[in-house]
Amino acid sequence: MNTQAPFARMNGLGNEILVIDMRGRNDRVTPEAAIALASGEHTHFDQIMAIHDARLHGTDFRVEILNADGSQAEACGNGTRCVVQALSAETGRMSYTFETRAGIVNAEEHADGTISVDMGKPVFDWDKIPLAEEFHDTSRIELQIGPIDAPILHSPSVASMGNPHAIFWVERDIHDYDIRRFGPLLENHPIFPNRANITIAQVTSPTSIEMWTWERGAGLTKACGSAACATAVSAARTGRTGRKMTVTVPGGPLEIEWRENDHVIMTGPAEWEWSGHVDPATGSWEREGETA
Ligand SMILES: N[C@H](CCC[C@H](N)C(=O)O)C(=O)O
Repeated sequence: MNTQAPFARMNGLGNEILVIDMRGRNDRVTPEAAIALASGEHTHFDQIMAIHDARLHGTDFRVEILNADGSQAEACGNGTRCVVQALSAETGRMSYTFETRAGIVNAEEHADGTISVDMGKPVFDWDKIPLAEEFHDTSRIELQIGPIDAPILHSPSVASMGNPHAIFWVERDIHDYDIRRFGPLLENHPIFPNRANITIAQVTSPTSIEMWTWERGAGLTKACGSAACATAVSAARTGRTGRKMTVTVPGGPLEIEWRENDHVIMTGPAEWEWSGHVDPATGSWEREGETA
């Protein structure tokens, strides 16, 4: 079998994504290949979105998501937007249904080039996020960073969009906080048995939030779509905002709507950078027109 699979280097508001076409194959992208690609001088990425043939009736494709550390993720909003753009460029079709570890995900590209992803319903039950201890109110749990009597970050909201998120609310500029120091400590905190994506968020109006995220398995990224959704629903459920808002991440704005049917719709752009071929077993790659 030809070991090389086509891939495209894309991004969703700066969230660096490799979309790898694994259709027609029965192998998969290995964690080792993901780590090799992520640490490549040119191929650095935050996530891999591997497109596989559909397994479930009513879906177009199955998508496997790997973080830069080789770990599997259940959801990736920005990566899903990149997959839709890559497929619409190939087929001309604008809407798709994917099977992911988080469940069935519907997504569509609009005439203006933006792409909406139905990220499904948020989950707030402590044991489904999951958390290691029972919390009845996951909109504010007892967790803090810094001195007991003067915590720097404390009382996060926690939620799952298929993947676990903790959101720390701040009153000052989010960049006043050293997320590179706190992020890994909180990502790996024992309260999160599956680790967690860590967001620092400032509500700037009833319809706007500014945030940035230390991602599980990828570190500090320019955008985290599922975190933007988890932050939006946590802001709405605690009365900080309405249910429709603009969430601005370092890479730009995402439009989030938590609909009455409990589904969270996220809309934003995806950009194509360049493409080539990669061995999904080893991570060796060749950029179109170049040899790695
Ligand atoms: N690091 C995340 C997966 C990617 C999420 C993010 N890039 C997005 O756009 O949703 C996790 O391990 O749960």
